[in-house]
Amino acid sequence: MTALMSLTNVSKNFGGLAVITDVSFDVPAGARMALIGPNGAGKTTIFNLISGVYQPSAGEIRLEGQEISAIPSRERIGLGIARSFQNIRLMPHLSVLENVMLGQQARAGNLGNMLSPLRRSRWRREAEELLEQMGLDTYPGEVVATLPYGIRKKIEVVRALVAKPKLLMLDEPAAGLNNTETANLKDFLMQIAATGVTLLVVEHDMSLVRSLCDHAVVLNFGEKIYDGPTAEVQKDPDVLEAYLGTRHAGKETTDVA
Ligand SMILES: Nc1ncnc2c1ncn2[C@@H]1O[C@H](COP(=O)(O)OP(=O)(O)OP(=O)(O)O)[C@@H](O)[C@H]1O
Repeated sequence: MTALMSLTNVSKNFGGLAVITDVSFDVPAGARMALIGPNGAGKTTIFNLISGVYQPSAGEIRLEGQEISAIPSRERIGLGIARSFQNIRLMPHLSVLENVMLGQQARAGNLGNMLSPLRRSRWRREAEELLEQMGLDTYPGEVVATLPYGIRKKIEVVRALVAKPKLLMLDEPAAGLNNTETANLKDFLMQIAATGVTLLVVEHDMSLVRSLCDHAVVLNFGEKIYDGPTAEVQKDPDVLEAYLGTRHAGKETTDVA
C-alpha cells in the first residue's frame, strides 16, 4: 500500500520540553491504524501536528507526498484530513442535522458560502444523505442533548465525515461508552473504512483497537517504540515495559493501553 500520510523525523518541543522526538511512521492508504501509548505519550500532540494545530519543531509531514507542515489547519480539511475530538464538541441545543451542517460550514469557511440559500439546501441534502447512509436517519431533527451518548459519539464522527476526508482521525471514540455501544461503534467505523476512508485512531480500549485496527504505532515519552501489526503489539517487550515499567516478555495476555 502507498502511504497516504507520512511523518518523517518529526519532533515537537514546547519551550525546552521535548514532547515528540524524531517520530517517523506511514499511514498506508486504506489502513485502519491505531496510535496508542500510555498517558502523556504524545498521541494528541501527533494529532495536533497532523491537523495543523501545531507546527513541528523539526521533520516533515506529508499527505500523498505533499509536505503540509506550513499549510494552515483549515486548509488541511480541504486536502482531506478530518478529525473528531476526545470530548464531544457538538452543539447540544441544535438538531443532529444542524450539527452535521456545522461541519460543512466549518469546511467552507467562507461567510458568503454559508449564507447562500442554494449552498445551504445542497448541504442539507448531503447531510441528510450521509446520516441516512450511516444509519442515523431516524435522528436528523432531534436535539442532540436528548440523545444517548453512543449516538452522540456517532454524530461527532459523521460531522467529521461530511468533509469527505481521505484520512479520518478519531481521538478516543469509545471513551465513556459501554461494551454494547463500543461494539456498535466498531461496526460503524468498519462501515466507514469500507468506503475507502483511512482511519487513524487514538484509543485506550484495547479490545476495540484489536478488533478495529490492523496496524498500530505505539508512543512512549514522545518516542515511537512499536510500528507493526495490532495482533503482535501486546507481545512486544518494549510495549509491555512502557505500560508496566518492567520487562514482561512472555506474558502475552497483559492488556495495554
Ligand atoms: N501546549 C503544550 N505545552 C506544553 N506541554 C504540552 C502541550 N501539549 C502537550 N504537552 C505535554 O506533552 C506531553 C504529551 O501530551 P499529549 O496530550 O500529546 O499526550 P497523550 O498521549 O495524548 O496523553 P493522554 O493519553 O493522557 O491523552 C504531556 O506531557 C503534555 O503535558
